[in-house]
Amino acid sequence: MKNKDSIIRELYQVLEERRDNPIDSYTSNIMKDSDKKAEDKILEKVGEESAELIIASKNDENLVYEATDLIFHALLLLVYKGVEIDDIFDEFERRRG
Ligand SMILES: N=c1c2ncn([C@@H]3O[C@H](COP(=O)(O)OP(=O)(O)OP(=O)(O)O)[C@@H](O)[C@H]3O)c2ncn1[C@@H]1O[C@H](COP(=O)(O)O)[C@@H](O)[C@H]1O
Repeated sequence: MKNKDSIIRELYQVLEERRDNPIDSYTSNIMKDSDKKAEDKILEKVGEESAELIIASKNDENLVYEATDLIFHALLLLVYKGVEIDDIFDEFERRRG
């Protein structure tokens, strides 16, 4: 069975590809300025998904689904802002002490 731990790194690469070589897709389109600025569109989704996670937790319903949506949109923001994935892993590692 494929090791699932690499999925975040794989996803991150796909999102960088969508940013750098845009196609007609959700992630390419949200990372492009349109009637709204790309950053504002992404931040709006992060806000929405945060609220949805809070509701999911309080209702004990769809917790994993909503947490995944929030993590996904946080990763999208980081890709858009040009953060390297290893900077995120390094920060987690630093906190392990
Ligand atoms: N993991 C995801 C992922 N999670 C969520 N979403 C999209 O995020 C959007 C917003 O999520 P919502 O929960 O708000 O969904 P919604 O209720 O349909 O949207 P609204 O009605 O609220 O606007 C939806 O269109 C989802 O499809 C994702 N879109 C893409 N990915 C990954 O990103 C890769 C690149 O995506 P594309 O750009 O579509 O090729 C894909 O291969 C996937 O691995």
